[in-house]
Amino acid sequence: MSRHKNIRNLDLHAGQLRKGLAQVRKTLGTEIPVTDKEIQESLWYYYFDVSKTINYILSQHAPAENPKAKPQPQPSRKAQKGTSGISFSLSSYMAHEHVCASPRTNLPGCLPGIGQGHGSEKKTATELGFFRDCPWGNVPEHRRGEIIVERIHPRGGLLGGSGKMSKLAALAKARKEKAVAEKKQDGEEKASVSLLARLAPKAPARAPTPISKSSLPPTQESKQEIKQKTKQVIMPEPQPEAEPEKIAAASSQGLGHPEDPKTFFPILKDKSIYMPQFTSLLGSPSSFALSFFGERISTIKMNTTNQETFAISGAPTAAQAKAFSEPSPDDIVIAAQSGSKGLNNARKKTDKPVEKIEAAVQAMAIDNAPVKTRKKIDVLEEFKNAKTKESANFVVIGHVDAGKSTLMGRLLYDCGVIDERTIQKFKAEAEKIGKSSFHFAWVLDQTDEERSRGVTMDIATNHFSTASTNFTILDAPGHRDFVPNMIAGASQADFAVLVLDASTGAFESGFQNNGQTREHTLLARAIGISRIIVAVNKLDAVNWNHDRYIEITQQMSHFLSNAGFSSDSTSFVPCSGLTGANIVHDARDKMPWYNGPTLIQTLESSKPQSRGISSPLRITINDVFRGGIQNPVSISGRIEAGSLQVADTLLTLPSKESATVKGIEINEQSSEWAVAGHNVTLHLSGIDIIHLKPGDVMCSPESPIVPLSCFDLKILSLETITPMLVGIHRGRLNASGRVVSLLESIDKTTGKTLKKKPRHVSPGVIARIKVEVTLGAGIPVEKGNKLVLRLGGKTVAAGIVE
Ligand SMILES: Nc1nc2c(ncn2[C@@H]2O[C@H](COP(=O)(O)OP(=O)(O)OP(=O)(O)O)[C@@H](O)[C@H]2O)c(=O)[nH]1
Repeated sequence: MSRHKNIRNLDLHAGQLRKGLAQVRKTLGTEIPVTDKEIQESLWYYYFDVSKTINYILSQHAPAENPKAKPQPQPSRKAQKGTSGISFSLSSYMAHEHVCASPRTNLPGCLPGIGQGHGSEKKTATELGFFRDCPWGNVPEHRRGEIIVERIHPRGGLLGGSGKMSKLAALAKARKEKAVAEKKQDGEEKASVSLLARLAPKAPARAPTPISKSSLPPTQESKQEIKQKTKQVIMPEPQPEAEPEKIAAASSQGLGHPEDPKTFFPILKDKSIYMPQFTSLLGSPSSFALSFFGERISTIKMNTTNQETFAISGAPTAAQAKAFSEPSPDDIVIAAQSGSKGLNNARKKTDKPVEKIEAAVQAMAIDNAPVKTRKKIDVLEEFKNAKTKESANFVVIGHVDAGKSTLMGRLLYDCGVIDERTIQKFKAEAEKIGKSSFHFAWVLDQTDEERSRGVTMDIATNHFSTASTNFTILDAPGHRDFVPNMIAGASQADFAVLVLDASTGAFESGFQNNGQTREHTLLARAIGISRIIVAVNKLDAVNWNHDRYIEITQQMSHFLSNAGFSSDSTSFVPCSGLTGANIVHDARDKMPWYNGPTLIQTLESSKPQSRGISSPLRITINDVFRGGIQNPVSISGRIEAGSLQVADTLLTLPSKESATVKGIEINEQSSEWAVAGHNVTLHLSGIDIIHLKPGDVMCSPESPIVPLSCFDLKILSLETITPMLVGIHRGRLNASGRVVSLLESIDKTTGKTLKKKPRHVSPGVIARIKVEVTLGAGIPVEKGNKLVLRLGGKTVAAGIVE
């Protein structure tokens, strides 16, 4: 296609050429000895510009005025190829015109050098006569530019030379490269040293002397105060000058050596490391650095020779600590737990920047407050004599959406714990997101996710008091995905409040086989709860129908007695959480058929279980957090057995680390001692937060728990049990395990062996099985502890360690 186009063009050019030739001949006459071929070439070169062609021919054939205009030697055939574009077209054209193509080396502007060895000669365009016939070519010499033809290929190779670098040249090149590399490295080192030098204090090099607050000028004093109040980072403790083991350990971990600036920065990882020599350049980190690096720089220790030693600690927060990492449906729950509100309302997760900074500042706090001396209190005597109110914990259980949170929110509101303004605020906010009926539930459901989803996800704790008792509410989630959290709550409770939704169809759906009314009740019983209050809720939704109430109570009484709850320990209360009927105030106007106690009266009459106050101390950790600047390590949990007082030493399991009790809080009030049954917050010292996680146990070092990796369990099966993998749950403790063998099935009533080594255990059967912990060195459980076994998001059995 394109070839045809060219031919057509050549036809057109042939005509132009003939016409141009005639014009040139006519103008020049016969005096000028120029051939037709020369004229045609010139015409082609000037693209049929007749006047330029004539000028050129005249200049060529006139007597030589300009030496540069002399005909140039003919280039070789090779050289022609250098001007390929023009030469090829012209040759083609000549061929087409039956004209013998010959090189046109004498044409102006032809750059003979180009074709000869690729730029080995640098000639200016003027020298080459390139602009000779151009009007703008009459530029004075001094103002003319230079066109330098660059070499395309290096000298040598095909066009001459071997192409190899000489030894001398190679040596020079190597030297040059080395010098450049050294210069670059030098620059980098200087940059890192100058960075450290900028961080270094401008203080004199001599050893610091203790500064008394009064001796400081006012500005310095205030700075000192601010430092003390906000950071508490300087520990005037002497430190050993060199810590070779730590350095060696760090080097062996591939964290780089402190003396090597290039490997120093990778050290800033989640490890604790000391840099005694290198850190002579370093000073105390600025407030900005502290805020910026957050909890990485948790302590800064200064020794007497003014060599600061950084202990960089990247302890994972309690929220990061996961007790159970196996992928299973329960992982959702564990993730929720790790970011949960937990039992400590003070520790709320937030994404707000200000609170993040506050949390970072708290994380920088160090444990430098002295531990009080032990007062040697006779705790049991104190407890006996104390005229304190009874304390009772109850867990609120039931099927999803039965109205548990709403009922408890209303209870707190009617008791005066929550004021009218807060409820109105919740109401307005709930209306905004289309959940107006959830405003009472919001008293307990405090996380954004719970509120937007309208589902409780983790145990929410709240306190209220009556004339005789301090109550702790443990509001459990009803959704089946959060059953492990319900177990965690139930394991701390003295009794349970089972909430039933009386609305048509709702009670039935919770009560059917896979409903949580059934599962929660059985679990509560299996983990030792013997007292249960059944709140028949949402009666307003069935128009306070007495028959519906009777129907529900009959079905439930039967089920509860089968599950092992005695009739003395079971109470039924008709109510409505949303309207507040029969919770704190009676509702005789709505339910004239009921003349029994209100919910709060029923709660008051529920006596807490007897507690093993004189047994060895056992606390299951429910939550681990930083309790403030003075209390960088705090835990919350319930004392299951024994007692403790401030300055006691406790052993943590399974980490086997010991800690000292710096402070005790019961219901957010500080106390010198606590006993079994109390929900406590303990502020600890002498332990790193990484050694504590929810589900761990704290016990007295004199009678510690021996962690078990294999144990016998007497279970009530809820699903068919065979040798299989299971999740082991106890409070917040989650571990992966395996049913190794089925030892025997047992008769419920007589307790006698029904069958030895059964192949499987059917639902509802009591059996003795052997369980093994598959991950880790064992779990802190002992004889009498109640455990729950789960598989695939379902509770398969609950039982007691034998
Ligand atoms: N009519 C009526 N509705 C109620 C009553 N109590 C609660 N509700 C409604 O039931 C829905 C669920 O209430 P929640 O209190 O969140 O139920 P819950 O059992 O705590 O839910 P989960 O903890 O997520 O299982 C909400 O829309 C409440 O307004 C009641 O007494 N009467």
